[in-house]
Amino acid sequence: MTTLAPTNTTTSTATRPLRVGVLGLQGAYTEHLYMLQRLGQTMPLEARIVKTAAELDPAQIDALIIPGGESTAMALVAERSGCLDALREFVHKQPTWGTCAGMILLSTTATQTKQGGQNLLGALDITVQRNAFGKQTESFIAPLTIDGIAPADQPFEGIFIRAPIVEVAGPHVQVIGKVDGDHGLQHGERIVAVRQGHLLGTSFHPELTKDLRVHAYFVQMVREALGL
Ligand SMILES: NC(=O)CC[C@H](N)C(=O)O
Repeated sequence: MTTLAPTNTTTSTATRPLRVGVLGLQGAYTEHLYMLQRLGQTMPLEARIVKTAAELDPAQIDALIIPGGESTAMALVAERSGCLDALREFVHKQPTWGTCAGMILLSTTATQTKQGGQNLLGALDITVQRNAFGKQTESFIAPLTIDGIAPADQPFEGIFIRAPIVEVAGPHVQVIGKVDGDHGLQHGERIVAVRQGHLLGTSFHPELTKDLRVHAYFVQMVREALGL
């Protein structure tokens, strides 16, 4: 009797789990890890914290989440630990989601920066205004409708903490979510969720809710980017 060799090896993308990294230099990274681990209970998905240039390698991880925190501090730690270039290279090619400070880092232009500016990764073609709603005390929660994620009758609980807004979205950027109403310094509709091909940006913090919908959407983006 002839035994046929399996056509799939354990290293092929068809059989191995998706590997999503969470940038663990500063900010709310463990919360993202827990969300991905919860998703991993229902699908082949492996989540890990990444901190070094060597770990920011498409041979190690398929995609990356850059968490919220403080974008100036995060960029500084990235620079000092020698992973800023690897980070820049990674996000230009591989699926990446930035939440709050992470979205600022992904952007091409930021306003209300410290004197002398701050390091940005320049991948997501948006102009963000940092701390647009005001101080920490202006933090708020608002229901959001997000295209492809949260319909109007099942809104997403948007948690905004010293959050940025997207002032200008480039021609290839899809605006997928806006917040409306009076919140701190802002009145009316403001852009708070965007997608540009392999990149996703949100001003708010889905990792601080129990709702896995944005994480599931991102994982689906990764699957599509890998052709799975
Ligand atoms: N919650 C957050 O990530 C806040 C972002 C922070 N205000 C910044 O400018 O980087």
